[in-house]
Amino acid sequence: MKAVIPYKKSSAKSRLSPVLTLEEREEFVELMLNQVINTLKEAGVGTIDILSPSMYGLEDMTKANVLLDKNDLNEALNGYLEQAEEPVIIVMADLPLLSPDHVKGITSTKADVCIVPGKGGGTNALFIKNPSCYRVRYYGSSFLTHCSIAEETGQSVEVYDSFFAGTDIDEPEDLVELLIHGSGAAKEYISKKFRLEMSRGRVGLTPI
Ligand SMILES: Nc1nc2c(ncn2[C@@H]2O[C@H](COP(=O)(O)OP(=O)(O)OP(=O)(O)O)[C@@H](O)[C@H]2O)c(=O)[nH]1
Ligand SMILES: C[C@H](OP(=O)(O)O)C(=O)O
Repeated sequence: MKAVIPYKKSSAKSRLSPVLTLEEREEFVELMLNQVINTLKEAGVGTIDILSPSMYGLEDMTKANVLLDKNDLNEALNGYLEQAEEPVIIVMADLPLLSPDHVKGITSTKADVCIVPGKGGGTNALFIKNPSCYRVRYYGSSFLTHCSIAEETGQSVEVYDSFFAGTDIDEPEDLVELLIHGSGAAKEYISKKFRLEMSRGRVGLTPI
């Protein structure tokens, strides 16, 4: 089994632009990427590939292999799956609440495919036992699409139900979950810029 993390640092996390500058967003995604790599390593994943359109931010990467592919996210991942000869877990780089136990749980599925839904219809992690028989289609309601692709190709599916693994950091409100539940460098970075605002019905963020 091996893991692949699609990653693009350049202009990353545009949906966080209301609260973080371009430079801050690029620093932040790098911290999240490193946490995801550490999580996969702690879970015992031997091969970790980062699939990126450029070397930007990955020049000094020693903890994982860097594979360059300038194609868009779906094309790059489908090219990777086509050539894979062992089960693959695709893990997004924006999952700082993902734990080694989650990774072990996802990859010990009895199904052919195990999908971790993200908020708003996305796909946070996707474990595929027969990668040459599966194709991804991220964006839009990719969780539903990925379930359909498995069903259409006769592959059984498990949905991995987890609040933490399901929390990808896309929107400013997701930073609240990181401050409440997170640990490590990504949480520290955000906690130097924002504190939790307790006065509303739902906890929010206030710049420091
Ligand atoms: N290889 C590759 N990875 C990508 C590309 N675009 C995004 N990613 C990665 O795919 C994952 C999901 O991306 P998004 O959650 O949409 O992140 P984003 O594109 O930085 O954020 P937004 O600009 O807010 O959409 C993250 O791990 C990104 O680093 C791309 O063009 N190529
Ligand atoms: C890539 C995309 O990420 P989201 O925009 O949902 O975070 C998806 O999961 O399909």
